[in-house]
Amino acid sequence: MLERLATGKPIQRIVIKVGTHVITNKDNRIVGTILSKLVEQIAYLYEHGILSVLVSSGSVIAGKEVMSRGLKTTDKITRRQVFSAIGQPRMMRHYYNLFQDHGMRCAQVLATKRDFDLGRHRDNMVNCYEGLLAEGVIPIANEDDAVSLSMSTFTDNDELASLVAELIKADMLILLTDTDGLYNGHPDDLESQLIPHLRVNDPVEQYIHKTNKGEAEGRGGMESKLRVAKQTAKLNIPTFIANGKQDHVITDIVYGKHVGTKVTL
Ligand SMILES: Nc1ncnc2c1ncn2[C@@H]1O[C@H](COP(=O)(O)OP(=O)(O)O)[C@@H](O)[C@H]1O
Ligand SMILES: N[C@@H](CCC(=O)OP(=O)(O)O)C(=O)O
Repeated sequence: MLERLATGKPIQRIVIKVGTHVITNKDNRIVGTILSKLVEQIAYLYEHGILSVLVSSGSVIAGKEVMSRGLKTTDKITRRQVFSAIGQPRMMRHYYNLFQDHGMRCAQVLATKRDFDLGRHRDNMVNCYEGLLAEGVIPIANEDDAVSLSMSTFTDNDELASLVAELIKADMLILLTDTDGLYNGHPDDLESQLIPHLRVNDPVEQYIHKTNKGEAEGRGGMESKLRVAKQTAKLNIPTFIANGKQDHVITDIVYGKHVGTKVTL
C-alpha cells in the first residue's frame, strides 16, 4: 500500500536525487542499466498518480568519459565547465530515450544558485516546474555547472534537490547514494549498523567519515547529505538516504517498506 503522510494525505509529488556514484561503476563509467531501473520506477509511480522530479548528477563524469584522452587545460574550474557542458547532453540523451521507452516525456532544467533567490528568480523557477508537472513531463534537474560561478555554486546537488523539494512542495525527498543509508560507523566496517530512522535533532554527525573524491566524482559527501536531509525534514518533508543501486529502492520507500535512513521532524 502507498505510504501516506502523517496528515493522511496521499503522496503526490516526490523529488529523487541521484548521486554520481549511483550511476557509475568502479571504472567511473555510466551504467545504462541503473539509469533504466531508476526511470522504470519513476514510470511506475507516474502510472499510480505520483509525479517525480529527478535531480541527476553525472554530467561531469559523463563528459570526462568522452574526453578520455584528457583536456588541454589544467584549470580546475575550466575542466568542470568543459566536462559538464559535454556530459550534460549525454546524460539527457540517456534519460530522453529511457523515458520515451515508457511513453513518457522528460525535460532538462539546469539551474544556478541565483535562480532560487527570493522574488522573480524563484517565482520563475516555480513557474517552470509547475508548467512541466502540469503537462505530465518529468523535470530532470542539475546544476548548470558550465556557467555557474565557482564562488556561488550549490554545495552539491543534495542542496539543489532540497531547494527543488521546497519549491514544488514535495511530499518526500529521496537522496540516492552508493550506501544503504547512514551507518553508526564506517559503512565498510562489519560492526556498523544502519540507522533506520532519525529525527532532526538527533546528534549523529559523529558517525560520518570523510571520503576522498576524485575529479568528476561528484561534490557531495555524507556530511552535506545529512545536513541537507535534516534541513529538508525541518520543512516537514520526510527525507530518505538510500542505496540507488538497490532494485526497487524508490518504489519500496514510497510504498512504506523499511529501506534506507528516514529523517523526520
Ligand atoms: N556513517 C556513514 N554512513 C554511510 N555512509 C558514509 C558514512 N560516512 C561516510 N560515508 C560515505 O558517504 C558516501 C556517500 O556520499 P557521497 O559520496 O556524497 O555520495 P553521492 O555521490 O551519491 O552524493 C558513501 O560512499 C560512504 O562511504
Ligand atoms: N553537477 C555535478 C554533480 C555535483 C554533485 O553534487 O555530485 P554528487 O555528490 O555525486 O551528487 C554533475 O552533474 O556532475
